[in-house]
Amino acid sequence: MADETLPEGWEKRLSRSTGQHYYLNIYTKESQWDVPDKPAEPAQTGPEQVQCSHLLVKHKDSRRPSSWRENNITRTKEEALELVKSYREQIAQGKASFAELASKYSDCSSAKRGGDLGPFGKGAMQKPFEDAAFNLKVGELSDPVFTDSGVHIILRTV
Ligand SMILES: O=C(CCc1ccccc1)N[C@H](Cc1nc2ccccc2[nH]1)C(=O)O
Repeated sequence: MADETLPEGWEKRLSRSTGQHYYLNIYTKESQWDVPDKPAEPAQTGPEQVQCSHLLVKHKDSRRPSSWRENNITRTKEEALELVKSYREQIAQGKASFAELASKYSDCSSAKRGGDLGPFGKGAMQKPFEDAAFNLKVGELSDPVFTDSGVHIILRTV
């Protein structure tokens, strides 16, 4: 067979186990047996940093069951989830702003800034929080997120 010129982003490789040729996407490192007929898709890389606000409701099993709002937090995780869902509903229905409810009800010191955490990169926040935050589009409100701190809703702002 004439040596085919491959579309941009692909390399032809030889499988040592089968002796067959395969094709490697040099961006995503994915491979395929079929000869590619279109340029390789570059890997989808997300943002380096995001900026989010959050509303945290702690519970008795939180890492630190205390906050500026309440010295000794005794609500259960289930009660915290119900509260977070009710706040999320009010925000989604436009009955209250995120910043208004976060400043009133969030058990995090960021409540003083309407829940704003400032910009952060990967590795800065607890993993469940990071995963949720980096999967939000700008302006999107998360579903309830559970971390060792408690139950959060997250608004990506930048
Ligand atoms: O860790 C902090 C401070 C977070 C903060 C970052 C940047 C600006 C302002 C506040 N507060 C914890 C509660 C808490 N746990 C969190 C976990 C993930 C993101 C924000 C969080 N907030 C607590 O008070 O127990």
